[in-house]
Amino acid sequence: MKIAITGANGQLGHDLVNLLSHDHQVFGLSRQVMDITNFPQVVETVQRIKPDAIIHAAAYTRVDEAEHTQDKAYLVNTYGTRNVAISAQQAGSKMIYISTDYVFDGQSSTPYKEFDSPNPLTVYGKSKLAAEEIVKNFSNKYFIVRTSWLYGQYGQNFVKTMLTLAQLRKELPVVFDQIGSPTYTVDLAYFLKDLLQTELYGIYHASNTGACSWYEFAKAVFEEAGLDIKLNPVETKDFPRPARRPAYSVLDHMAIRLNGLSDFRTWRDALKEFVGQLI
Ligand SMILES: NC(=O)C1=CN([C@@H]2O[C@H](COP(=O)(O)OP(=O)(O)OC[C@H]3O[C@@H](n4cnc5c(N)ncnc54)[C@H](O)[C@@H]3O)[C@@H](O)[C@H]2O)C=CC1
Repeated sequence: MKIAITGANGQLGHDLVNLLSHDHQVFGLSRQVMDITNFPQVVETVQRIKPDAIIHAAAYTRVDEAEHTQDKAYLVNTYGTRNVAISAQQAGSKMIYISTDYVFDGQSSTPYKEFDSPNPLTVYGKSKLAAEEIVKNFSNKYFIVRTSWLYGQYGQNFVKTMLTLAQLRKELPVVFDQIGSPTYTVDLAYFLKDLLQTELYGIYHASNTGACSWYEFAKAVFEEAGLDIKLNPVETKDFPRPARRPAYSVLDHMAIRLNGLSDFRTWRDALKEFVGQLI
């Protein structure tokens, strides 16, 4: 297959390019090659490649900054996605749009199903949800894949931040009242690779299985790394940030189950592998 990947220099994009290049003709599109906010450039690039599928992983992911730069968030996440969706449709390509658990408000106490009503709390979440609607309207061969708490080898993420902080301090405060599912970008890339081969279009929730708080996640990182760091559980209210995070954003994998696709391994198993490779 010919596969184009936006956000090719990002955490997920990088792993997607690496994985899919083994079996497919891959076009990794960084911002330098194709700025998704530039409509003529997106149309021209996609027409030239004529990919069988586009995985759209590019986004404005600075969740806190987005609260103050709304136009920028909507320009990249919403209108950028429109540009990709229209181009994908013109070229007859399948489209996978990567979305987020932050489309939910976190008031639930049970895992969110694909058809539960979104209610994003942040500009970032709203701009990503608006993009989901656009994808549904402009593409007739779409997968919307919501994931959560990504980490991997490339770029900055929670796991790397914890390991860096551990070199500077022996004691760290970490939030214990936000629950979600950490997801390894390599595992998500494998899932997307399988999904691409199908025509089982629609919305998917895709994360490593199981759930934890950021506090438990940090504890697991240090256990896997064999580091003795004292963690102090703190409440979200003691750690004010511009963007309000959902208190609970665990994703139920109903679409994976009902479509007979392979589910993810646990977040702890994935973390073990990642930290093992990192250190
Ligand atoms: N990082 C996380 O914890 C989560 C991320 N997601 C979603 O997963 C996807 C991948 O996330 P990450 O790899 O972590 O993001 P990232 O921030 O590492 O990568 C995003 C990439 O998009 C590119 N980009 C930004 N503006 C662009 C533009 N105008 N034109 C072209 N490229 C542009 C950036 O250069 C960057 O390489 C995104 O859609 C994000 O919204 C969903 C849930 C959680």
